Amino acid sequence: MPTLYAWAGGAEALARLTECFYARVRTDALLGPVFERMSAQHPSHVALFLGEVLGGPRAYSEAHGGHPGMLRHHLERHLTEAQRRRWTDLLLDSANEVELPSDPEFRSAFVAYVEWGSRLAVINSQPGASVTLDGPMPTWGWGVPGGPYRPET
Ligand code: HEM
Repeated sequence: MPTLYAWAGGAEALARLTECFYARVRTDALLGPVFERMSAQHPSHVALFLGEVLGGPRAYSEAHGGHPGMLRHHLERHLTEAQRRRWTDLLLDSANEVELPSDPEFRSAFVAYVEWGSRLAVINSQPGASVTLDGPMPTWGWGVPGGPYRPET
């Protein structure tokens, strides 16, 4: 059974996804100001993080502080639901633009993670939020469909 990471196209596909995504973010009226001080490496770091969650190599854990490292970037950012919704919209638009697999099985698993992670980012970003930093890196799987799309033969 392939991982979601392998099915997506691996590191190269996720790097294309985040380059496309943050290009959109930079020029977006709602999100541009939120990300105006992000580093040049931000897109590649998020690609590594997504790759690890989707079952790829432990690259973010090994070099960028793992799940606690990611969580810390969101603390006290005061993110709003409107910003979160735009973030997920632009990410899914980018998934279409860079042609991540469009089968129902992959996309439903991908959207499930994006909804989960983005909602937690908003919760964790609220003033004084109590955030558990020592939790494990989440690993997402195929969920109820159980595996990638296979056309009937
Ligand atoms: C699944 C959801 C999300 C994931 C996996 C994620 C992942 C990450 C990662 C890995 C970083 C650190 C990047 C680095 O090392 O440079 C980061 C930073 C950040 N994220 Fe997220 N994020 C998510 C959702 C969101 C949402 C919904 C927002 C805003 C609407 C957001 C806003 C930010 C901001 C403002 C930073 C810091 C940018 C800076 O360095 O100036 N994140 N995120």
